Amino acid sequence: MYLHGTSKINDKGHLQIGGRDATELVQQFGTPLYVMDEALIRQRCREFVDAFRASGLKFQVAYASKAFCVMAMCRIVEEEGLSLDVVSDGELYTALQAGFPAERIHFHGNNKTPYEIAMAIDEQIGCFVVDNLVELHMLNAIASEKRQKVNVLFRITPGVEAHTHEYISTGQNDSKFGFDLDNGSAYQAVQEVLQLSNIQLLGVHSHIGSQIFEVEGFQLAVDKVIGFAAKVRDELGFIFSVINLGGGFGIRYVEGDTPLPVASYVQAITESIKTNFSQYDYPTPEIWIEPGRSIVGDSGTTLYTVGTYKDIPGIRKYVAVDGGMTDNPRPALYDSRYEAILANRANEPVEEVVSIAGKCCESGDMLIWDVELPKVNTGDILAVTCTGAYNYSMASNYNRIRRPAVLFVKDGEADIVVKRETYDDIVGNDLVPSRMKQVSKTV
Ligand SMILES: Cc1ncc(COP(=O)(O)O)c(C=O)c1O
Ligand SMILES: N[C@@H](CCCC[NH3+])C(=O)O
Repeated sequence: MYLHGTSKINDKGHLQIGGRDATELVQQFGTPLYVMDEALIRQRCREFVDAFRASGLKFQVAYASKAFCVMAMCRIVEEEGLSLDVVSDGELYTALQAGFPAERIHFHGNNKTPYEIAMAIDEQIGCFVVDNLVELHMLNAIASEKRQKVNVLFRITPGVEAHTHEYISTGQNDSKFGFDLDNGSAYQAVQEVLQLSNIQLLGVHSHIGSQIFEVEGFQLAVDKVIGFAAKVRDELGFIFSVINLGGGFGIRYVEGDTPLPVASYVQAITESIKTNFSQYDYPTPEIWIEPGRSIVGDSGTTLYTVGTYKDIPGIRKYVAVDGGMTDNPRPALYDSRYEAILANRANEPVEEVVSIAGKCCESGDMLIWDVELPKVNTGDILAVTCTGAYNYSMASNYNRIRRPAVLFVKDGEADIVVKRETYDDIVGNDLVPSRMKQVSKTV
């Protein structure tokens, strides 16, 4: 079993994360429980920053907060000197509440509302990543009402297909995101923005997809971007000072996943930028990237308690846990694969192959198909690894299941950073119309 970061098996044969025995965490905090290895998150942040420093280029590493956005995470990102990419007023609000400096925030999204735009301008965020012409003109109008000039990047779709699941692949021409490069919309957008007095264009942004294991897609995107940059310089006389190459760097979820070290992705990108821009005699721009999954993904472990067990002889053994697609929708959405161990008997030999079912009323609520484990019993603690990205942030209350707590562990300390939801959280926004009988009942 591959263990990430500070995770290891301790003398009692229990999984330990951040110096804390997982079975003791469960006794104290209950299950399901998201446990985040803070040291590993910080290590990943530093790997990106160090790799860029080594390149000698000017850079910003903006953590894509959609992967996991809570106030404590924003604090870490701030402390590690990264910028932050937000994609909604909720993420922006979380960052601001955490004291994240507004000038290091970049606002993304293909349908920003006028309210979100106004809020972000009032807070003086660093940059908008503009997705389309409707947004561009709305942004200019709101900025001019407020007598502000705002920095923007244009999100372009470079026509590069990343080798990943089609739902998380975004760089191809047929995408809901961004200005198409090949059909001329990106060029038209630059022509238009140069006429707008309340917008300062910094450069362009390209994000080709997520969970990518190769560097070729990023290099191809750089090829496309430099071609575009040169055309804009030669025909419109405008120089891009920033190129943002998005996120998408893959991580190891299961055996057979072959991500590159962070430094290799960064080196491929920075080398490609240096070579391409010097070939065109173009001033080397500042490079921004937006990793999400690769910062937090492998630091997360979800702990569950095993409940029921169903053996269909000759077909399958189902082991059900007290969570499922509500805390981790990725297997249901993308056929994502995960690994698991028994946290309370982590050193015992494999005895059976079982499939891990969630507790939702949904046949598709399966967390893992066919995982090898010791003989599983009711009450065992199952640990699913690599759940730090797009798990808590995509969790739901389907079946009115309360969302789990999130715990940060580091050097033997364990701190709740998101409380487990209560029944009051579940019904807190419900209202019963006055024409119906009003009852107040405490369970
Ligand atoms: C624009 C943009 N930037 C960054 C990311 C982060 O991607 P990842 O978590 O794969 O690094 C995404 C999500 O795929 C995105 O859409
Ligand atoms: N939510 C996706 C990736 C994010 C896509 C955002 N552009 C996943 O879990 O893999």
